[in-house]
Amino acid sequence: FVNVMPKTIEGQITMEKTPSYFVTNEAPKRIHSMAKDIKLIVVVRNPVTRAISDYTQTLSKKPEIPTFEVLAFKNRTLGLIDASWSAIRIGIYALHLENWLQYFPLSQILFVSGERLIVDPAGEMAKVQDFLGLKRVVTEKHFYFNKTKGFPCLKKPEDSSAPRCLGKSKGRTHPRIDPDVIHRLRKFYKPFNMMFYQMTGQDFQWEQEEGDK
Ligand SMILES: Nc1ncnc2c1ncn2[C@@H]1O[C@H](COP(=O)(O)OS(=O)(=O)O)[C@@H](OP(=O)(O)O)[C@H]1O
Repeated sequence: FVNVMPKTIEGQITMEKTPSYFVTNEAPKRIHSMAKDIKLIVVVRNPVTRAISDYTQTLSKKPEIPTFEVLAFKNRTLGLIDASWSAIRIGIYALHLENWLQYFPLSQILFVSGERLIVDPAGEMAKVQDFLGLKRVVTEKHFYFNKTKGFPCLKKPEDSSAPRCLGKSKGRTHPRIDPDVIHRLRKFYKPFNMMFYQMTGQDFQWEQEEGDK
């Protein structure tokens, strides 16, 4: 894998983005044997919203799949959540993190709040740059809030003069989910979220949120 990565010269760092590594059992061991001093960055958001976002993405590719409400439960009458459904399993962050902590100290992992990244992209980017030992080159002045998109966008990326937002597949409208199902899911995730806050020493405030977009 390292062989297919671009060569890094003095003063450069190589980055690689694969969200699924966080939930892949073999990943921590393999990555550790490749580069034990590697820095890891994980963007996490409220697992309930994450599950709905995940479902929305699948739905856009396969419109015939069952509703979220149907997929979320093993037994709806008993309120038994289907934790084996990937959209739900991925949000059990504490479980996945435990795997990584067998190989990497917490100091080598940065957790970025997906919610903060939207409301304060420059603030979260400052943390990322500090974590990577970089100067704070990306700041407030690089972002603007795009009202049509409903998200922050880049004013002027390096390679062009035009502003740039993320693509159409980012920031889709989520379908409306039965509030009882949301409530049940919030209850399901609460202990795992608490565990995750404790493990990371960060309170992501997912219990405080009113509605899940
Ligand atoms: N600036 C900006 N513009 C657009 N979207 C933004 C932005 N910042 C964060 N987000 C949130 O990113 C979510 C999509 O990211 P993903 O993790 O699904 O991306 S990836 O497919 O895994 O690469 C996407 O989730 P959805 O809203 O469910 O589509 C957004 O909420």
